Amino acid sequence: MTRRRYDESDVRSRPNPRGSRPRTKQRPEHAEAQPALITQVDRGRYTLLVLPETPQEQVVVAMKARELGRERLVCGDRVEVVGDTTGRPGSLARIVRLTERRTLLRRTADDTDPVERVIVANADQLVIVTALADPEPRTRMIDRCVVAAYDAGMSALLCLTKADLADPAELVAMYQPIGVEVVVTSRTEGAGAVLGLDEVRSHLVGRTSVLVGHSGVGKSTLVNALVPRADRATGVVNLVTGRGRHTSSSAVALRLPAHDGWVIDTPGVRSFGLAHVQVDSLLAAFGDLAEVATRECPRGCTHAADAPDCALDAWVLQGEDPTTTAAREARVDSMRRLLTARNGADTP
Ligand SMILES: Nc1nc2c(ncn2[C@@H]2O[C@H](COP(=O)(O)OP(=O)(O)OP(=O)(O)O)[C@@H](O)[C@H]2O)c(=O)[nH]1
Repeated sequence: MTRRRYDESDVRSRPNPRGSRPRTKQRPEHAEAQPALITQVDRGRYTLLVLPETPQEQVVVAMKARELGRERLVCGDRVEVVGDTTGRPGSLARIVRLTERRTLLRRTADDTDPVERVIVANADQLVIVTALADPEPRTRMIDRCVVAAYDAGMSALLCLTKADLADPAELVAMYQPIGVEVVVTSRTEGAGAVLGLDEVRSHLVGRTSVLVGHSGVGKSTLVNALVPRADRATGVVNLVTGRGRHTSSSAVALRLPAHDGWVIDTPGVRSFGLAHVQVDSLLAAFGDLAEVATRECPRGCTHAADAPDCALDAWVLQGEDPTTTAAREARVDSMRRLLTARNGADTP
């Protein structure tokens, strides 16, 4: 028996020892990519509305293309998508590009943990849903939501529910001076309808609104009334803890019935860690105060109540008449309250 000769073909060669494909820094162009809106994210699967607001609009499930790397995509993101965009059962498209975000609602896990989490992109306003009773309102929590909204470049709307159980006057007076608009809703015994809904709707027209609120405040009740097909599960408040059951799941964008805006329900978001918020971005939400502070405050001024030579104190005293002075004082006090909320923990 002759021995087979050992030759080159026996040597398994791998031209690129680090991988099976040559690497390139060039990204594919994807000229055929279609615009889409992310309406829900669930464990790496994205529900999209491809070509939104056009006759070809289509609900499609997609995954993120590798080339997007570790970039987190969230509800409200505008993206571009390729592949199977038929939306047929089992089809999977590929998100290849993220469009620049207009606003970005973020939070840190808590105030000492600097890891930022993006919650929702491109929303216009944060609707802070708070019950006037059952569970009791927590102003610290509201303040923190306002800070998160202002930092995101969004406006804030305070929606006070359960006005059939308690008077909203005190909270209304507290939030109006800081530019937070307030709407009040209630429900009468036996009647299924939510009173005050038309006013809530008038604030949502043509905008994308993110709804946040603690469990049991009536957020699902509100969402179901606004978007009748949404079918967000409503829980029952536990009489012992005052908390509701966590009946809803992940953040989802829901279109208002007349196609005149979106609401994004965020069941998992019940508080905001604010370690990422810079004093300046909070101050910027108070145009009049920011102007004074930029012009006259000493460098590195914290603008807090105990800050030496903070120009905001002098500005209050310079009010032309008692009414102006009182209004200025209320603005500065409120801004400082938010600064404190940014620094402190969320306490009941
Ligand atoms: N009295 C009164 N009860 C309300 C009102 N709105 C909602 N509720 C009740 O409050 C409870 C909680 O409402 P939900 O809509 O489930 O609250 P949620 O904020 O969505 O809570 P989760 O589902 O746990 O996130 C339910 O029993 C509702 O019927 C209101 O205006 N007045």
